[in-house]
Amino acid sequence: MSATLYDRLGGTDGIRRIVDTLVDNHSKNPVVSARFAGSDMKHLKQMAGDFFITGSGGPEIYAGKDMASAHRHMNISGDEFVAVLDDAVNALKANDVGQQEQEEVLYILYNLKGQVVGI
Ligand code: HEM
Repeated sequence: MSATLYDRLGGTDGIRRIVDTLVDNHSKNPVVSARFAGSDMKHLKQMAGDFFITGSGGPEIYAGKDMASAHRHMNISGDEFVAVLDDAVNALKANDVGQQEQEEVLYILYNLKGQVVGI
């Protein structure tokens, strides 16, 4: 059997590093930074890391909100969604993730669009 995406991203330590970079990128991205101005970024890193570890086949059990509940009433735009995907690609590249794994992560995130945008 081929290795899980979790394994290929470097397991828990690798994914925590990627997600920490991703959340830091949000704070520096003018399209979305204001959205996170009042957020506890340490908590967000923890939750987003758990979410990705769970979703990629790892052992952590994500206990946060489902994506629709987490983003409801924010009225997030398509441009903001693309900006978050940009932050994700940049975080993957900065952490030397391979092309194949970058594409798999992007595909997973893109498919959450309907649970995040315009709700
Ligand atoms: C596929 C894309 C996305 C994923 C996987 C995602 C994931 C998450 C997760 C796991 C949480 C934490 C939920 C909890 O604490 O229970 C969260 C919170 C949040 N997300 Fe997203 N998100 C995405 C896109 C976006 C976009 C496009 C925006 C707006 C620019 C956004 C803004 C926020 C904000 C403001 C919070 C709340 C932070 C806080 O607790 O203060 N997210 N997201």
